[in-house]
Amino acid sequence: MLTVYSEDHALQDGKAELIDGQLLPCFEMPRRAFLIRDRVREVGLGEIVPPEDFGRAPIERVHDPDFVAFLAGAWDEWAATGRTCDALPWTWPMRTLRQIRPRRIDGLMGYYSFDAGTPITAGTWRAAYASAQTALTGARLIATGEQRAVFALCRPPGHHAAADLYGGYCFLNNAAIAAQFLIDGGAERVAILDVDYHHGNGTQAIFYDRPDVLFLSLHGDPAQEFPYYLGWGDERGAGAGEGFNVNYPLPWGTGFPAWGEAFEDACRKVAAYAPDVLLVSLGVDTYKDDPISKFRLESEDFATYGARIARLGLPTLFVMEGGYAVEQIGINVVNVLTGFEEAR
Ligand SMILES: NCCCNCCCCCC(O)(O)C(F)(F)F
Ligand SMILES: [Zn+2]
Repeated sequence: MLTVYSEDHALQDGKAELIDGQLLPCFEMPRRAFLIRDRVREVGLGEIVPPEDFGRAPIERVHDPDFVAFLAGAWDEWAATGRTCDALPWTWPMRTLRQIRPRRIDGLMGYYSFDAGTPITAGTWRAAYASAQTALTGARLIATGEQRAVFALCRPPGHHAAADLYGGYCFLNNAAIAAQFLIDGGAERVAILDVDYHHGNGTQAIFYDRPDVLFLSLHGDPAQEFPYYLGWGDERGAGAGEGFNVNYPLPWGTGFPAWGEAFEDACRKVAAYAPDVLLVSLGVDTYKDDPISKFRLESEDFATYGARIARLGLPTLFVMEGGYAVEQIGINVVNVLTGFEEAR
């Protein structure tokens, strides 16, 4: 399996995120992608290629141009105020407040974000842009038929980012951008299967009223888990998209037996939908030793579900999302991919 990977991911290297009332080192760190890349090499998964550059147009097919312009210029605006620390939002337009875009960078950050754990730094835009190009390159290789399965080693991740919203360590929704690129290239139906521990609220929101993209997500129950405010089981899509959004909220402590049952149901729904392409938002924070997550998958379970994905027999693009047990992340991610390859 071919891997698409950009070294530019390392330009996203936040100093701190707000955890339990303190500013602590970011869980979403460059070492995550380095260790995945090293494991891809170690097992000989396949060639590793840099992304092509598709420009901003495919990004703006998903994200509002004003949001993209904000992300591209946010660090400069922040630095122009004389501050050198990471740019973190600290106030948001919640209930009773108006959604009018302010001018001050601090207000703009709150306008365009939903959490205080996603630092904008000098290199954030370039890293996020390269991450989107990484997913787009994978999508193109699938669309042209050059590859049947590709691993887009994206960092920063993307599934929490919505049309004009960043958060949850995400700025541009790599999987959504790739899905839209495939639709624009002639695909009639694309399925996105999100196996990250956290609900892909951004991906859901982007395609919620559309039948041409089926979104399915297994995740920590929003009653007890980030992102809290989306991902409930009754969210089934809206309008023409009714029935094309499937959430599987699962409780803390969920292990592979229960997780696998939900996963099998999701796989059957993907098969019934018969998409032209399957995208997998691959987060491995479902692992039992993940420091911020509460499921209990073992490393071998990742190979098991990778094989099940292969048995769907679909052109498949794996898009890297989360996973914070860093010393084990390479093994868990590549287990999915080798499990897939061996069952193809
Ligand atoms: N006390 C821990 C607070 C953690 N709060 C933020 C969690 C973000 C999860 C990001 C992710 O893993 O879903 C992604 F795939 F996007 F990277
Ligand atoms: Zn996650």
